[in-house]
Amino acid sequence: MVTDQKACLGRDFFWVLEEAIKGGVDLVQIREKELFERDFITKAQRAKEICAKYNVPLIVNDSLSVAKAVNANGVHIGQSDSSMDIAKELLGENFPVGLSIEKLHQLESSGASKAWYYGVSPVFSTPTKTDTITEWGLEGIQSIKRITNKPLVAIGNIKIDNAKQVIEAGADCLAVVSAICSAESPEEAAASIRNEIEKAILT
Ligand SMILES: Cc1ncc(COP(=O)(O)OP(=O)(O)O)c(N)n1
Ligand SMILES: Cc1nc(C(=O)O)sc1CCOP(=O)(O)O
Ligand SMILES: [Mg+2]
Repeated sequence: MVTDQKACLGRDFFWVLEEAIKGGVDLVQIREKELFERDFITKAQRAKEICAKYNVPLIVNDSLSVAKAVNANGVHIGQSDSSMDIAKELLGENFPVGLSIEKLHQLESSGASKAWYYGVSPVFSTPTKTDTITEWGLEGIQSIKRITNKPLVAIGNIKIDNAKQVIEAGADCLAVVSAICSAESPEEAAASIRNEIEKAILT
C-alpha cells in the first residue's frame, strides 16, 4: 500500500496503517506531500516501528533524506524527483530505489537500469493523483513486461474489482491508496485485495 493522510478520511493514520498490515499488506510506501522534513521523519519513524512489528518493509516516497534518517528499506522516486545517481550517492549503491515509468522511452535511461523496480504510472487514472500523463492500461503493463525483467509495481485506481486482472497482465505488486486507506475497514479491504492477488497467482 501507499499511504495518504487525506485518504484516511480523518481517522488515525497509524490505525489505518496497522489495520491494513493486519489485513495482509506486505509492503508500505509512506507518501507525504505536505509535511516539513522534520515532521515527515517523525511520522516515518513511527510508521517504520509499526511495519517492523509485522516484518513489513517501509519505502519512503520522494525524500532521500527522510529515507536515510529512518533507515528505510527503500525509496521511491519519480521522473521529476532526485535523480537515480544522486539517490545512489546519498544512500549507497545497494540501497533499493524504485522508479516511476510514465513512458516507454524512460526504460532506456541509465537511471532506469539501476532501479530495483518500476512503478507503472498510472495503470488507470485516479482522482488521488491527477498530475499524471497517460494511463498505461492492462496493455501497457504487458508492453513493459515484454521489455524488462524488473518487478513491476502497478499504481493508479487499483481496487478489488481490477486487482486480479492487473496481476494477470504482468504486475508483480499492487500499490493501492484509496481502496485501502479510505475503506470502512482497511483490514478487510487489504485482505480482499490480497485474496484477488492470490487467486491470480494460483490460476
Ligand atoms: C510504486 C509507485 N509508483 C509510482 C509512484 C509515483 O511517483 P511520482 O511519479 O514521483 O509521484 P508522487 O508519488 O511523488 O506524487 C509512486 N509513488 N509509487
Ligand atoms: C501515488 C500515486 N502515483 C500514481 C502514479 O500514477 O504514479 S497514482 C497514485 C495514487 C494512487 O491512488 P489510488 O490507489 O487511490 O488510485
Ligand atoms: Mg515523486
